[in-house]
Amino acid sequence: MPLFLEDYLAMSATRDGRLRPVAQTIAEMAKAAAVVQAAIASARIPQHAEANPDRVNATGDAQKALDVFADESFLAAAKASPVFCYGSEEQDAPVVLGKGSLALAIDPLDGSSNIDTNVSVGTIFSLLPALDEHREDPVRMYCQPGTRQLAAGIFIYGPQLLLVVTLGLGTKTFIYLPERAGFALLRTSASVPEDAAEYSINASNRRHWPAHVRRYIEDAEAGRDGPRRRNFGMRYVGSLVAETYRILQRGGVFLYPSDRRDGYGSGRLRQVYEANPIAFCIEQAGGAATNGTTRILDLVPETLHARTPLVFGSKGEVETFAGYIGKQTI
Ligand SMILES: O=P(O)(O)OC[C@H]1O[C@](O)(COP(=O)(O)O)[C@@H](O)[C@@H]1O
Ligand SMILES: [Mg+2]
Ligand SMILES: [Mg+2]
Repeated sequence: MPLFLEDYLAMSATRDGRLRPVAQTIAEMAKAAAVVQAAIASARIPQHAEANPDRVNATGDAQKALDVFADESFLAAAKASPVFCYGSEEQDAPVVLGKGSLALAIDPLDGSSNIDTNVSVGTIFSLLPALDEHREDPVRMYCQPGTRQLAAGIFIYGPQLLLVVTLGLGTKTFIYLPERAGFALLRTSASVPEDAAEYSINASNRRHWPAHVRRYIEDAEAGRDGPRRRNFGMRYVGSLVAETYRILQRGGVFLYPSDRRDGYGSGRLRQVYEANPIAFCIEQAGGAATNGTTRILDLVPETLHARTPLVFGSKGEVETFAGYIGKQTI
């Protein structure tokens, strides 16, 4: 008899009463994720979500129908949960729901460029305490460092519907079983292999990279004959959720550095609802996540939509990358 998500959440809440609202919220979000997965699997997104093809979100990305539908689905889940405010990639400002002890930060649909290509996409979420002193100014609620997260996770809409989640007690993976209409434990404890020989980066941006990133990648490409003295493989999906799960399964390193393009001075990925929750899951699985030099979870975000360079994965490789910063690069 597998352990179901509800049982795991109940056990966690019994062990630590402060996790009760967290457990309730994750259970509601799990129901929303099943609805989103069904919409993706049947290619049936409700028509109202299609209404405006010119829509752009707060960080300048075109909003697709699935972005809008996922956002609506998780907002409804938040409304049914003890969530004070809902801070989403798809909303300019946090939506105040006016009750509850939690602030939910969410990327409702991650990997938007892969919608329509039948490649895995996902949802990334982070739960923070809703602090009394910021109730009048909810953006401040999201300017807490990632170390304050109570829980974080990703749903992956792929060949399997998965939930990778941490409540600060390790990282667990659950799989959705349609015949049971519920998530069952798949992996008791995820652990990122310490060292690995696979890297993940959008190499089409090479000409824009800083010198240390180019040098790090060139040394990996040089393989056994180069300074790293080993062969590396390369994988890049273009869905952060899929890269994260691959790294949890078999190690490696993901990099989205800052680069010279306009608007990429802090990279592409958003700190509050992408980097922080991924970093929490990865650290709880024994990996590391930095902006190149500093631990992601120690950074204090300036706004809900702030960006950060992101490097995460096997500890050894994240450390090796940091060693290239400040190295002589010609
Ligand atoms: O196309 P690029 O520049 O390589 O960026 C890919 C990255 O952008 C993202 O799609 C950003 O997330 P959204 O799809 O939620 O905007 C990540 O999933 C992915 O890692
Ligand atoms: Mg995203
Ligand atoms: Mg998104």
